Order: sequence, then C-alpha cells, then structure tokens
Amino acid sequence: MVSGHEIRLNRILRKGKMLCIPMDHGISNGPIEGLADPASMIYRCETHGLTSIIINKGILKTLPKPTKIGVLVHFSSSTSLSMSPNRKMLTGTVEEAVRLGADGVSLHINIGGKEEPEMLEQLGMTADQCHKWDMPLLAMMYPRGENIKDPHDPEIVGHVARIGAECGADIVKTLYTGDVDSFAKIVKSTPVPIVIAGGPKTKTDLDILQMTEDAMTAGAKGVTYGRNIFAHKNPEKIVEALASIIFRKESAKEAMKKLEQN
Ligand SMILES: CC(=O)[C@@H](O)[C@H](O)C(=O)COP(=O)(O)O
Ligand SMILES: N[C@@H](CC=O)C(=O)O
Repeated sequence: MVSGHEIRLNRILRKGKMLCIPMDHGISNGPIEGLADPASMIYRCETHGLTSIIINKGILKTLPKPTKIGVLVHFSSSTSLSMSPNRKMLTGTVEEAVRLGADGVSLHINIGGKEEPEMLEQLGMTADQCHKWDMPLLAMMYPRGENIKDPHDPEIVGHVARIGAECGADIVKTLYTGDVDSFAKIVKSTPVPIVIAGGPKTKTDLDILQMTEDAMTAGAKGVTYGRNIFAHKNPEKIVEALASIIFRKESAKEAMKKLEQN
C-alpha cells in the first residue's frame, strides 16, 4: 500500500524534482510586486511546468477554486515591521494542514541568531507531527542572524542544510553557494533532497537560469523561487524556461533563447 506521505510527496514533486513558487511573502513583506492577487498568479502559472506552491493558510482557505498542483502550507511567520523580523513564530499545526487539504507543510528556520533555539524546537516538534500525519515537511533553512557574516559561505550553508535534515525535514530549501563544486559537497552531506531559494530579483533572466542550471548540476532537486517568478514581467514564460532546465536538462543558454523568442 502506498503511504499518504508518498502520495502527497508525488503531488509536490514531479519525477522527484521540484519547481515551486513560495508566495508566503504576504505576511513577511506585505502585498509586494506580483503578489497583489496570489490566486491569479497561481492559476496563471500552474499549467506551465510548476510542481507546487507554498502559501499561507489564509490564502489556501480563500482560493476560489482548487489548484492543479501540489500545495504546501507555510506555518512560519514574522514581519518586516517587527523589532525581530528573523524570529519566525509557528502559526499553524500539521493537523490543520490535513484539514486544509494540503500536500505538505513548510517552515522557515533562521540559523545564526539569538532566536535560533525556538525555531529549532519548532522544526523538531513539527517534524514529529508530520511523521504522525504522513505529511511531507519542507524546511527553509537560512543562515540568518547576528553570527552570520556571509550567508553563502559553503561551510555555513552545509551546516544549515544538515540541521534541516537531522531535525527531520523531507526536503531542505537553502541558499545556493554560488559555485557547483561547493554546492555539490553540500548535496552529498545532506541526506535529503535540497532545493534552492531565489532571493531578490536577479539583474537578468540569464542570471536566474544559470543559477538554476548550476544548482541542478551540483545535485539540487529543484528550486523554490518567489520574487524571480511572481515579480517577473512574464511569470508563465520564466516558469517554462526553468522547467526546461529542471525537467528536460536544457542549458540556461538554451532556455534563454526560447525565452527571448516568446
Ligand atoms: C518570504 C520568504 O521567507 C522567502 O524565503 C520565501 O519563503 C522563499 O522561499 C523564497 O522567496 P524568494 O522571493 O525566492 O527569495
Ligand atoms: N519570506 C522571506 C521574505 C524575504 O525573503 C523572509 O521572511 O525572509
């Protein structure tokens, strides 16, 4: 018998790979460019190669119609208006995710600051509940806090990714280090699949496509890009370009050529 965990995992991945738009910025940053109407953005992009989305429960509850792709519900919250924007608080339960019909749970864990201990506890406890409910857990593991000088430092990224895996996450999302060799080492020392974050919008489309190609070459299992997709002038087309790299192993340059033709 196929477990609920496997059924759900196959809804948020395709052939073991992920092309996901995290849209949880509405709590941390407000209705930023491209996120004024998350539902429309989801329906615009869902048939262009996406495997899944990450959204807060309030968006999931108010979607006018079900989406065709996997949904991870995000339960970490902090805001840029706060005195402690890095202190992510737990704002939901795995049982709630089951009730909402989610296919996965997502947490954001900042490592390297004074609030780290409580986020580690959130991760460990939520992993236990995910195990109980057969719910896949994606941990967004960020080197972020007073002790972090360079969040892309391969040693730090490798440590942070490993923390996510050792605390029980099924998928770890973290920062790309900027070069294939150092990231390949991190992939090898992390016992669960790694996907990479997009970060602020890149200067050119080729930049985000090249980072994607390099991360996949290093062994990443996909990407979770927010602003580089929903704030793009043509979100559907950048999703198609990313899908050609992730699922059809095209190069960034080949994907770029098609993007320019469209
Ligand atoms: C809003 C966030 O916490 C981001 O980390 C988001 O969850 C994410 O996964 C990546 O968003 P980008 O806009 O690609 O940085
Ligand atoms: N959701 C993000 C916003 C920017 O990446 C965060 O909380 O850091």
